[in-house]
Amino acid sequence: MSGTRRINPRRPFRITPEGIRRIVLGEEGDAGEIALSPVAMASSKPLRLVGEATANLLVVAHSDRGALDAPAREAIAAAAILADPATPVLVLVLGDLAEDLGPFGADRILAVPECGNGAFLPDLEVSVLSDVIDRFQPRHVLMPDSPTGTGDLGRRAAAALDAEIATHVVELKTDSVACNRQGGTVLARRGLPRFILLDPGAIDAALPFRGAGKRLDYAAHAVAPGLYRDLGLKPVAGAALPLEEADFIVAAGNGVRDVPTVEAVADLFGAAIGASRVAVDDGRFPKDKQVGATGKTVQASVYMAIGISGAVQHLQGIRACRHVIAINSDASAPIARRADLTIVADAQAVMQALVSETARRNWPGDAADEARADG
Ligand SMILES: Cc1cc2nc3c(=O)[nH]c(=O)nc-3n(C[C@H](O)[C@H](O)[C@H](O)COP(=O)(O)OP(=O)(O)OC[C@H]3O[C@@H](n4cnc5c(N)ncnc54)[C@H](O)[C@@H]3O)c2cc1C
Repeated sequence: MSGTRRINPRRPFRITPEGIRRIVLGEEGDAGEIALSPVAMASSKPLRLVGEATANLLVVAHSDRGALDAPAREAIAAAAILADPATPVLVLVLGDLAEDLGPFGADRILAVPECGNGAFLPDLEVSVLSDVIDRFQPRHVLMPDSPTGTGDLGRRAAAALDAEIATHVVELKTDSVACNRQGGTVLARRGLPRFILLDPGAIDAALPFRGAGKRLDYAAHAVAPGLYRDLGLKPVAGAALPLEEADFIVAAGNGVRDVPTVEAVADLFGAAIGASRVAVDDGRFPKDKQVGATGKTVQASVYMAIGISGAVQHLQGIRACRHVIAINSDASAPIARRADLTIVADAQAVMQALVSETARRNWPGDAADEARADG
């Protein structure tokens, strides 16, 4: 082991009123878990003032494994920005909720575990949403315009309630929304409708304040089965998935020449394949694989960027991705700032190591599946 002395990231520190972490010089020791938690960071932000509530703004989002994704957080931030001090931001979470939404700007939270979790329950979800709207009479309902999920629910609910709706909203002001029309050549603006469905990236989710984050009790009443039957999830080959629907994407850029090995890595993870514009323009991948401003906008849980520099136009397409893993020979490539994990190495060597190591031994997921099958 090298004797190089490194800064101990757990040294005691304090949080400034601006939410900035300042190391306390001259002190040694363990700062403890709480000091590093984002919630603790956010708790140093001022509480958005909520006087006597006279109205509500409602945000609706599906949770995934107990957490909200980036577009859902953006919708909460959008509502918090629209709200005045007498208007709490009420968040209806369809699915389990295991995180504190106060730091994202939520004042009141209703969680409905019976909904969400990948199940297709349009009747129940429209019924729950209509009931919440009936009880709380929100001035506006904000939702992420996801290809499925809340995008579908928002359109159904607006139709059921005969309410005005704006979809694919890219710009929000206190008195208007704007959407791209005619292939993005025209920005169409109108007054705020009751339902506002926001495109990913339309809003900056970072707020200078936090919400009260108070959980309210809510029990969804049963709904008679409707016309729909959920036949469950059908596994499809990752490579055949449209990029917008993929939960795991392996994407290649100009730093990758060996396309068959990219396909083998994607196959390992059951992932869809994406590409940068340079890799597409070079003819290595078809145009429908391009991710970015002039390609697809994706929202995968895991986005593996291999030999991609992370140009701003590429990053625009992956804003909503949850975890980004970069493989790049240049540690200072912009993608490293967006990535949660960067492997600084030759792309070809890492891809080959992944393929051969997985072929050599059973993948932990395979072992778990076998154990379940054995009963
Ligand atoms: C109007 C406009 C729209 C655009 N739209 C898009 C878009 O939708 N999507 C998009 O992607 N781009 C788009 N671009 C292009 C964008 O600006 C970049 O040029 C492009 O994303 C770069 O692609 P790249 O990262 O694959 O290539 P490069 O910029 O060439 O980067 C290659 C990366 O690979 C790394 N590398 C090289 N060799 C290796 C190796 N052996 N192992 C590991 N790493 C290696 C390098 O360090 C570098 O970081 C657009 C540009 C404009 C002007």
